[in-house]
Amino acid sequence: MHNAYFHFAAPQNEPVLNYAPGSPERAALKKQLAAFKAAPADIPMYIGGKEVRTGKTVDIRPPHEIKHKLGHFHMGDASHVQTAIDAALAAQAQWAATPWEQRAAIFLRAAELIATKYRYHMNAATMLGQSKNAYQAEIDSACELIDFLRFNVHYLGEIYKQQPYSPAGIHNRTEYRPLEGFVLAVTPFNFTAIGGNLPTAPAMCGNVVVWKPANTQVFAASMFMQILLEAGLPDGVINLVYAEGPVLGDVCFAHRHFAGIHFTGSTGVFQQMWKTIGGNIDKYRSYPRIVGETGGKDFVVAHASAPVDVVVTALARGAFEYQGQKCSAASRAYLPDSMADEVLEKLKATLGTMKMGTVEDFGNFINAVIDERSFDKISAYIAQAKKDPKVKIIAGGNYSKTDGYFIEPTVIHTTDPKYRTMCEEIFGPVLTVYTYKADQFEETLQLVDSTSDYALTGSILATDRYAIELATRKLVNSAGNFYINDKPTGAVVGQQPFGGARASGTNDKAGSMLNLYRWLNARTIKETMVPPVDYRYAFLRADDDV
Ligand SMILES: NC(=O)c1ccc[n+]([C@@H]2O[C@H](COP(=O)([O-])OP(=O)(O)OC[C@H]3O[C@@H](n4cnc5c(N)ncnc54)[C@H](O)[C@@H]3O)[C@@H](O)[C@H]2O)c1
Ligand SMILES: N[C@@H](CCC=O)C(=O)O
Repeated sequence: MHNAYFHFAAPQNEPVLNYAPGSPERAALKKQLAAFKAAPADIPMYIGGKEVRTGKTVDIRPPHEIKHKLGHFHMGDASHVQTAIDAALAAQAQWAATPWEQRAAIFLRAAELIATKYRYHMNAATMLGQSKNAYQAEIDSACELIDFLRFNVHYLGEIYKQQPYSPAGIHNRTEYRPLEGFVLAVTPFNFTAIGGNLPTAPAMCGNVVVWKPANTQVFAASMFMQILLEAGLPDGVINLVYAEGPVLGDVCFAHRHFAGIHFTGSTGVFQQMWKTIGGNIDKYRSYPRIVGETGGKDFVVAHASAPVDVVVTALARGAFEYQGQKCSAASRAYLPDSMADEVLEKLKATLGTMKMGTVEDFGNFINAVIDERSFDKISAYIAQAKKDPKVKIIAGGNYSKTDGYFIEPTVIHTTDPKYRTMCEEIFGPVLTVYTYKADQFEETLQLVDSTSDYALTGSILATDRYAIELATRKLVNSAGNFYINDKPTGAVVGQQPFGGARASGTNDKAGSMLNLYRWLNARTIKETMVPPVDYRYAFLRADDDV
């Protein structure tokens, strides 16, 4: 029963706690880290609201301390994916019919639970499972996830309010239905907040969801699933399964009721999914919505007018926070010859102060990369660079996987602007720098635009307003998130809607109205108050009819 219009006011961003020495949040987080390490977790799938254990377990180990076992999760197979789809479809009608304000309350309650009761659980799980330091976990698994939930509730309310014009005698209205079928959410390892947003954004819109996180993010993902259930999410609305990607794809993409994919991950995986969906197009009841945010090769262009310390800091933070494992991370930089030597010298000195190690030692800025596969891939780029005459490693370059997957923040200098580490996504702590002639700024912008297939994020650092204007114009299609005098990372929900174009994705801007529209299927309703009773137009009528 709806006897009122319900309004969800625009929220404020969740304040970021700083975990300074002596702060209560630091003590609480350390306590939670110790608790997780002391009690290995047995993590089930959640299908139709039930915990499902298969006995086929996969160990979870902190990437920075691989000898320690945090617990294990139960791996599923094709039958569990099928059961998850069945559970979702069984929940569909009742969930779609649930009044919006009742659905919204569940997600607002989940946000509140994370902000209060479970903040340190979420952060500690992310720190240990994904090797993030306390600050990087706080901005991800607490603040960004809370913001996604609260802002999406507000945005969806704003969408529902949008109604067409009705002239006299007619009432026009638009109803924002969920999609017919289930939505598949496939999420990456690097952001707990993305893991949470991808299933909840469609679910909030009244859709039912099958959610598969990356194996290396299951520890925090399962914690969020428990919070959703505690917040009152009905059984079957979101079903959390762990399965090999191709197994998942085989079942979901061949299903008649597959209604859409909400994906974040690498470009290659997304393109393969799109091809499979295209090949199966005649199987589906409706055209599936395909939303994917993927890889990046994000740039920083410094103009000769930029202050050196601004450039050094933007590169140090932009390239190396969370070991460069952000799709937005600065991974290619263009420095004018007027300042390149000074910037590189100061950058090397800055990186020398960054301590690397476990997440429990809060003095460490750098932790480990996510897993052995990633370690091997990143270190192979560095090993190759050491041999290549076109490039020189000017900082870092060492790595070890004895205790954890540690790679030093590494800076490569190249004389070839199309060297492979200027073009390919490495997804690790590796920055490649090219020096350009300061009087060739405009030509360099052309180079930036044409060097990589990606177009996710990028920065221009300058004080000269003409340079800023030129870069903004010339790089109009080079990045979906463009930063002036800032690093290219750290988008905040509600402030900088996030996503890129070209090979970087469909640019549906997570955490914004643009994204929510993709999970809605509008129905237009026209109601005529006094219907006509004669088919003839006035000019067809005989004079004696008038
Ligand atoms: N643009 C963005 O907003 C954004 C944000 C975060 C990460 N990323 C990108 O994500 C990548 C890093 O994350 P990752 O290593 O977890 O990515 P990934 O592509 O390896 O995995 C992403 C998800 O896809 C699943 N998957 C892998 N192969 C599959 C298959 N064949 N079928 C179905 N599912 C499959 C994985 O298990 C995981 O859940 C980087 O390329 C990064 O740029 C992009
Ligand atoms: N939204 C995050 C990046 C997400 C990708 O990994 C940022 O803006 O840094």
